[in-house]
Amino acid sequence: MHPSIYIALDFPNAEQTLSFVEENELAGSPVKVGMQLFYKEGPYIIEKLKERGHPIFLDLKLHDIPNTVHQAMKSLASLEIDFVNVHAAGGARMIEAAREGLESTSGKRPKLLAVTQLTSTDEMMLKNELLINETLENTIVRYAENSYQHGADGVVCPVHDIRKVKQACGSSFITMTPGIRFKQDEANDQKRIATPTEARNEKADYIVMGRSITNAADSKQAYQQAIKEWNANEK
Ligand SMILES: O=C(O)c1cc(=O)[nH]c(=O)n1[C@@H]1O[C@H](COP(=O)(O)O)[C@@H](O)[C@H]1O
Repeated sequence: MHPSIYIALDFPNAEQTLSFVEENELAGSPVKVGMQLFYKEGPYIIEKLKERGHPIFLDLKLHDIPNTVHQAMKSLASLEIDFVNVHAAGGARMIEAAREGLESTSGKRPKLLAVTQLTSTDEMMLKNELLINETLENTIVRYAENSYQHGADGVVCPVHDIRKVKQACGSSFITMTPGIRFKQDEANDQKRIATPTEARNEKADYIVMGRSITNAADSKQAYQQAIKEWNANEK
């Protein structure tokens, strides 16, 4: 296992998820639980994964009015997991409310990450659909600064933006980077992808890898490959 590599368990139910982690002997490895799995199984899947020693990033990307996010984060904090996230686009007050909700727990406080711009967003989409007339890079850095100033522990961002985010918010501000693919893999719906080696070179704190591991012919071997690439670039 590797503490910096979060495997995205984007499976339809608990049964398939738990078979996957067991068949590939992944007990104790960090995992990400997203909307697909959590909406189906709820806290049950979190308990089952915790029993197996997995650090957990619960990726529900909250984005709502501050009060709703505050109350939702109180509920999520009681799960005693490692990371949760919001969309940075929800703004300063919402991020503060998320942090306050998480702090209400008497147990371990999950770290708060803010999603800057999705790795499936490119410059064209930013301009033509989101109507943001800034570059993707400037938008991501500004969203990161706003998140940093209002209580986030870090951001979810593409590998390409890590350096600028760290320059703006400091090296201890966490960067969790999805959109990770091995060199030969398809991008699928992702627009801004990078290999584990590139993520490590750019000084990502954590990477999220889903389909390049879960859809691989040999998932165990694919996970080992990710670890190998990461360790080859030991800082
Ligand atoms: O917050 C996330 O985890 C996330 C943010 C983002 O910008 N892009 C992104 O792909 N993700 C998540 O990371 C995972 C990437 O999965 P793969 O593309 O299969 O590696 C998915 O579960 C996404 O929901």
